[in-house]
Amino acid sequence: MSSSPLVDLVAPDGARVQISLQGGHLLSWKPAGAPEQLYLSPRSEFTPGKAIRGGVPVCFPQFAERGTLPKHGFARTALWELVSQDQGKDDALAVLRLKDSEATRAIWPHAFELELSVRVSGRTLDIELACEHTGQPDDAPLQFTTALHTYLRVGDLDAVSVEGLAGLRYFDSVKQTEALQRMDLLLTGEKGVLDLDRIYFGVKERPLVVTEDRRQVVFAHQGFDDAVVWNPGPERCAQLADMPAEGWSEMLCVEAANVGRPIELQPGESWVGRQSLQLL
Ligand SMILES: O=P(O)(O)OC[C@H]1O[C@H](O)[C@H](O)[C@@H](O)[C@@H]1O
Repeated sequence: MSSSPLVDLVAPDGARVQISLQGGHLLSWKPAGAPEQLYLSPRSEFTPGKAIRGGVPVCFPQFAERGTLPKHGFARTALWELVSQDQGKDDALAVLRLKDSEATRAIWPHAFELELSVRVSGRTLDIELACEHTGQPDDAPLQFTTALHTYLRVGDLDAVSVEGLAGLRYFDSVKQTEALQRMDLLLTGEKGVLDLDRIYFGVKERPLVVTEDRRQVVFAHQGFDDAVVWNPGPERCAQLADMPAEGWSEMLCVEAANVGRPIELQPGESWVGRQSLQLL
C-alpha cells in the first residue's frame, strides 16, 4: 500500500492502529474484536509530499484555504519522526514529532514542535496533538488553525446521523453562509445535506455521537473549540482524483478543529488538543 514507513501499534487486547510517518497520518483503527472504523480511499496515492485521502490527516498550521499556506497546511504532507512506540499492560502508544525545517520556515517563519500521540486500547482511540512555540523569548508569537480530519468509515451514508450539534452556529462552506443548527440530529444522507461541509463553532467539550443502525461511535474532544462535518457527496467526489466514484457514501468526516479563533502561542508556550473515539 504505502512505501513510506508505517507504525503498527497493537494493544494486548488486539486493538490496533496503523500510522504512516508520511503526514503523521493514522491510516487504520481496528478496535478489539471489531472491524475497521476508518475510511481510507483505495485510490490514495501515498506519494511523498501528497496528502493521503482518508484516515486522520493532521491539518496544521492552517485549516482549509483560510490563509496563504497550502490547503490544510504542511503537516499532512511532511515526513514525521517516530519518537517512541510502546505496548503497555492494556494499551499501545506511539509518539510522532514534526519540527520546523528550512522548508516549513520558508513558508511559515516560526520555530515549533508538533507532537502527535496515538493511544489505542479496547474500543477506544485517543489522538493528541500538541504544539510548542520553540522560538527565542523575543521571537514573534505564532498563530495557527488546525484539525484532526477524521474519516469515519460508514456502510451507507443514508443511514448515518450525527447527534450533539443542536443550538450551535455553523459556517456552511458550500453555501458560504452562516446558519443555526436547530435540531440535535444531523441526517447526513438526506437530500440537500449531501455535499455537506460545515464548521460548527463552540462545540467545546460536548461529545458528538455518530449512529449508523446499531453502531455508535462517540467523538469526544478537549482543547478543540470547533467541529467540522464533511462529506463531498457524489458530484464533488467525482472531481476528487484520489476517491472512487462511490467513496462518498462510505465515509463521513467528523473533525476536531480550531478554526473560528486561531490559537496563538508566545515563545515557550504550548497548546494541546485531543480527539477520542469510542466504539460503543
Ligand atoms: O481535499 P482536501 O484538501 O483533503 O480537503 C477536504 C475537505 O476538508 C475539510 O473538511 C474542509 O471543510 C472541506 O472544505 C475540504 O473539501
